[in-house]
Amino acid sequence: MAINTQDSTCLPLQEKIVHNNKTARAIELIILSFLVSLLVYRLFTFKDQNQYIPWLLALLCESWFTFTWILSMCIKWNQCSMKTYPDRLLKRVNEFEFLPVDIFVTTADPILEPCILTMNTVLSLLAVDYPANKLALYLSDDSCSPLIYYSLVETTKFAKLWVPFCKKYNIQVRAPFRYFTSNSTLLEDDSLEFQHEWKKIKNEYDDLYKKIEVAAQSPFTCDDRNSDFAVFCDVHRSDHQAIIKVISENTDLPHVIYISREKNLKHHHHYKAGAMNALARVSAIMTSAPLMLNVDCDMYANNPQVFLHAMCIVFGYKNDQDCGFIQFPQAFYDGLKDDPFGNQLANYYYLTNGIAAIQGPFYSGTNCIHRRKVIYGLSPNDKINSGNIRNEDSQKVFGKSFELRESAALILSGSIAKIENRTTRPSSLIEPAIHVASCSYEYGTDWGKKVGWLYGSTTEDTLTGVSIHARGWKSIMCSPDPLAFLGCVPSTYPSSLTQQKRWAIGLLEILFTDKNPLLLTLKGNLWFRHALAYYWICLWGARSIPEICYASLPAYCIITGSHFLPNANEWAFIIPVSIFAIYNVYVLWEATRRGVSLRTWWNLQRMGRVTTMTAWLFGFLSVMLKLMGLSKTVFEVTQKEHKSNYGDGVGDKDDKNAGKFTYDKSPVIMPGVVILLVNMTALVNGVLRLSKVHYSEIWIKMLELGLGEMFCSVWVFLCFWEFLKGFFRKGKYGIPSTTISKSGCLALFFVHLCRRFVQPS
Ligand SMILES: O=c1ccn([C@@H]2O[C@H](COP(=O)(O)OP(=O)(O)O[C@H]3O[C@H](CO)[C@@H](O)[C@H](O)[C@H]3O)[C@@H](O)[C@H]2O)c(=O)[nH]1
Ligand SMILES: [Mn+2]
Repeated sequence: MAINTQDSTCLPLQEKIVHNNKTARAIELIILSFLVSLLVYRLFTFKDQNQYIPWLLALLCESWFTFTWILSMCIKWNQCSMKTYPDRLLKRVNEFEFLPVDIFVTTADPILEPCILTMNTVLSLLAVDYPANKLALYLSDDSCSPLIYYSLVETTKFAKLWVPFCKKYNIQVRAPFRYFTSNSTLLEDDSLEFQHEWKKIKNEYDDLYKKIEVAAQSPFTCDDRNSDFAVFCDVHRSDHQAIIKVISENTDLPHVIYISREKNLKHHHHYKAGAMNALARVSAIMTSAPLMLNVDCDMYANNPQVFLHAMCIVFGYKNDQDCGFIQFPQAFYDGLKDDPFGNQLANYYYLTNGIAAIQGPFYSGTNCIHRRKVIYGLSPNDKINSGNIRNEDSQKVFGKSFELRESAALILSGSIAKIENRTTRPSSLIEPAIHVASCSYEYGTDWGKKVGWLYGSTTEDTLTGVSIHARGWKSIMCSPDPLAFLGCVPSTYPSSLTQQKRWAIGLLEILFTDKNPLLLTLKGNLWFRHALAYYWICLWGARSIPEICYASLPAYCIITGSHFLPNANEWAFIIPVSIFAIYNVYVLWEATRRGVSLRTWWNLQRMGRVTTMTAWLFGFLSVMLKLMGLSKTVFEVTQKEHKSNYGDGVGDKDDKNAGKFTYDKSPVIMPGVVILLVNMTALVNGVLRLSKVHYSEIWIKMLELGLGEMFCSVWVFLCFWEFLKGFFRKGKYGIPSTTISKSGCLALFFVHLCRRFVQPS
């Protein structure tokens, strides 16, 4: 490393900041001790119960809650974050030493994922502050759409104006749709020249926008079979040849390359993981950068210095050899106010900082820079020398392509300089690239099994990440200010449910593969505490069962006149009350420390319950069906919305309705509706019984009904309040009547079952 003596101060390029966590630990321990006392109390009073079913069920559920509480305590025990200093980097490290990066953007559907969003992702990445000759951008299009290709060509033309503009005026937000949302950016600089250029660029962007829009509306025709678009004639998105086109190379811009991997109905394409592997192979042949950044099409680079921050870690981290990947946080723009669907991940802040203090953050599928050699299956201690890789071995791992194996050998042996000195232009490598993008290429190789993004889970990110950690790599969370990337979060309730269900499925699936974290601790190098952290997340789907049981317990008890909580006049009543009170105050305190509003806290709290009992339950059931061989799990792409400032976006035009729950015919919410109905029945039942007694005896009657049970029932009712509103609303804002009637039948059945258990008293 060339060190400029003048500036060779000893200031570090990056710093690990350890956060004090004593208060939180103490509170968590207190909650834990109450949880344990509750379990002990239940065991000792078991024989005193005249109805043991609710007592036993409560014991089982609470044991589970205690278990997940211990897992989350393990994760959150230590808290740390990372600070990086790009200004020091620029003074100390010469630009030509920066590592090349291949950028991967994936898109899968021009309708669910509006093209203009993807193009903004591309523009924001082309415009980062980093030497352009060290970057190559690959766009993977799983829909094989001429619209996306056309848009990328037009976008690249626009980028030739946009990128110099951003760099000249040091624009902070380099995704035009965000930059141009307000005219106030025009006032940032009052020089005439700027004002003039601003208007010119804005007009150009408007043109690009309109071109894409017009193209999206008119179906693609094959009039000119000699044109650049001829390859898209008569192709079907799930049955077509590989298409690779180099749109721009060797200019002031990074290379821009379009890829649509081959697909046909005989071969499974493995969704995003398959797309990532095709990207990894094609880029291996064309540029083979030692680092690869992967970004979903709904994210954009919000901090133009993102690569410099990454270089701070590459050059500044003492054990840089141990760091397998650098993860930037997932954050969102234009999220709905107060997070009504509870999907903006605000409640994961302390967990993220906790995991960062163990073996490092989980790979979350986007905003992540991997070392290429790590993706190629290397472990931290492997020393490979390009000479000693045997031909047959490397063919078994990487497949037949000679060019791929050659570049992999250089990467594995760390000969980065040799790669950088290659002068072949990407456009002259299309043929070998098409070969590795074919759908049969992976047969008989390690792709998807040991090398690349792993197959077997709809959350390919966590699966791939755990296998990297299991090889002994650490990972680093890099959270610059402003945030490195911003993305869009599902803004309608059904799309949020789709996403949550897919996550629950994919995460749970991991436990049934050979990448089960505990196995990896025993056989591999995954740290035990890190395995526990993975368990915490992988078990999301499984949480639905105890939560559903626990939410039906109060209803069951009120209807049958039994108890699952200590009576209000017993000393032990204090235990559940304390757990409830301390826990909620604690979570509220955590939220306010993060500057989250009271309303958001409540939304997160209730949506936590609702999501677990609906989307996660369906996730759990899907995995069970898959294990029994009755169904397959699929990756359902979530709908992205583009709220344009041109007034014609897909977004909800009526802003006051944004955040209002909408429903479709999907049965996912049914369990929630059932829980709501049975608790309502129980409450009505309880209130009716109270109304029959003289007011002087109300208190006694209350005790008899169970104060705790009544309170829990009210709490569940409040959590599902939104669904109740859905009963009375019309159109898409109302729960479909078929869902209501089916749930009603199930609720009646439950009440009927309860009645059969009623003991004559
Ligand atoms: O067959 C497919 C399906 C999806 N994608 C791409 O995968 C990305 C993520 O899909 P999205 O519908 O946005 O899913 P999210 O739930 O928002 O994604 C989160 O969760 C996924 C795993 O479930 C991770 O892969 C993502 O990186 C992570 O952001 C998008 O760029 C898609 O274009 C493909 O390329 N091919
Ligand atoms: Mn997404």
